[in-house]
Amino acid sequence: MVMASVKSIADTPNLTSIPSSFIFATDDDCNDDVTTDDAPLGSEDSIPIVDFSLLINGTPHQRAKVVNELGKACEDWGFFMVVNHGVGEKLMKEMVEICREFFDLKEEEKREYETKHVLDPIRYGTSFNPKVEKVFFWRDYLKIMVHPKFHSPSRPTRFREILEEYCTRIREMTRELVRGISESLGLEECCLEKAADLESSSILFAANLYPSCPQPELARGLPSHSDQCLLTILLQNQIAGLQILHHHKWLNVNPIPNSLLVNVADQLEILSNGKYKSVLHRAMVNDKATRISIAMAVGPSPETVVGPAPQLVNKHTNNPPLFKNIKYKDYMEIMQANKLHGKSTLDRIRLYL
Ligand SMILES: O=C(O)CCC(=O)C(=O)O
Ligand SMILES: [Fe+2]
Repeated sequence: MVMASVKSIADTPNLTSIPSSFIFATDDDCNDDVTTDDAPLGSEDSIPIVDFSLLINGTPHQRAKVVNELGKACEDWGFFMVVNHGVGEKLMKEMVEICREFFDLKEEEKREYETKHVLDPIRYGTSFNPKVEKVFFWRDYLKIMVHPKFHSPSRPTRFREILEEYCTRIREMTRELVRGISESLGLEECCLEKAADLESSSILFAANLYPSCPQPELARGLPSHSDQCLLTILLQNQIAGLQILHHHKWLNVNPIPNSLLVNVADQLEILSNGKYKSVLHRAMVNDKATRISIAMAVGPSPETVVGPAPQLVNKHTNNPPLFKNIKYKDYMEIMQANKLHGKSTLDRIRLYL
């Protein structure tokens, strides 16, 4: 039986309640050390802001300052907003709108890309992995492998062109951020990029559609999780919903218009040997408007075996490697084939629990 998309459910005339299969028990999301009080700290404006233009065009002094800020952001937050990033405003808007058009296609047209295998290059579906889930998430997705080999659905007609350009711009920006992050770890500028073989980087484009939900307090867009890749670059329409876990509290993230949100993901936690932690985040839903977010999961090349950077570990001192080595393709497969839950994939390769 084909699972109904969330969009088709949300489009039902006069819908006042959600199907019971979408009712999310808050416990499903609780990490032991999280404060249950969901009230935001009111400090979302202190989410670090990184001025990308100073990283690439600033004086050496300005660049050093941004590198230092990047390091602090990765260590204390695992999360930052990037401004002056060079990805055009128009392109960002077009990317969001063309995704909306994709989700507006007829169900039969979208079903052409229905998920069969988790490593298929183009996948359309609902929730995260309904095969293993008891409760579904209020979210439809379109996931596309866009690098090292580029893929695109053939409809809507302009999708390919916009995606290709968006992908190029995001790659350029991410490469520079990774250089800065490498320096912030006291490594050579190109060290992380070499270790991850970013030239053949695996980039997964994931568009998320969270239709408005008549009972938002009972449903979840995505549960608390960390991302599989090195860095995730997130773009969204102006509808709030993302929360990050910061100092044991869930914080609402309301991005500055036209900024891009970046978060540390699992491969960077591994490479930095735990210094930079992949941040837990989740997506809430609302009963007012459809939210769209687009995550670019920039990771190592699929064949790269990732482990803590040798320069950052020393077996004989108090700095032993904290993670086992694992090929990125295998990591992706474990992540996509299981439940999305906290840091469960990373926990599989931790050496000290
Ligand atoms: O919708 C969001 O803001 C978050 C999306 C996300 O976490 C993901 O796609 O991994
Ligand atoms: Fe995520």
